[in-house]
Amino acid sequence: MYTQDQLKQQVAAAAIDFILPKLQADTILGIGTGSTVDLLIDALAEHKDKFKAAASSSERSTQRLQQHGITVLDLNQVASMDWYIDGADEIDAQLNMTKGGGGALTREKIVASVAQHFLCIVDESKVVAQLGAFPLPIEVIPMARQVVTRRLEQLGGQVKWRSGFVTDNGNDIIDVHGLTITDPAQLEAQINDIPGVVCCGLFALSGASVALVAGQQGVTTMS
Ligand SMILES: O=C[C@H](O)[C@H](O)[C@H](O)COP(=O)(O)O
Repeated sequence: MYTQDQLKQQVAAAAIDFILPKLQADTILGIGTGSTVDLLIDALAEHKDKFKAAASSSERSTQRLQQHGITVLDLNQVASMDWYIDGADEIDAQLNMTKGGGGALTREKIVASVAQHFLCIVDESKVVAQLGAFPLPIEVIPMARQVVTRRLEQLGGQVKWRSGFVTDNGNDIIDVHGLTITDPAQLEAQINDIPGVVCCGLFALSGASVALVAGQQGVTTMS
């Protein structure tokens, strides 16, 4: 029986196998954030001579990439990328995701938007029939925290402020419990529309292109 950490290691290794044939000297890779991505970055370091640079979605990933000697470009220097690779907190069969457990959702969504394809890497505990068991993270402007909270309560959620946590952008995170997410793209658009919301942790309007899922029987692909 593999542990969750071993499964994360296996999916990080599978992501390397997936991406290696696609790397060229001028490739810029979009890199997400989290414990699974940390393992990906460590594995990627062995191949740093096979691509040009990374675009990073957090201070945490930037630091780790740079520690390995991988060049990190400011996103303003990047016009396009083929692949963005990141983990998720939940993913469904349509490759809609919930992200932001580590609070990096906004930069993740921005960097992912520059890439043609999103490769999601998860262990099997993240695969769900319907999103919503994992509390939905939302980045908010601090002075709007209460007004956004009231709007989300009207949608049926119970809202908890991630007190003491500040995002890389200087904002707050609220986690919304108990939402029934039958139409992730519609809910993402609805939450995006609330004044004070910086970013919603639903990645449904543009979800993953491919997911690698590590389970007890090996790594499988969802696309
Ligand atoms: O803000 C964090 C990100 O959205 C992560 O991709 C997500 O929380 C999954 O992280 P982990 O690989 O640590 O489970």
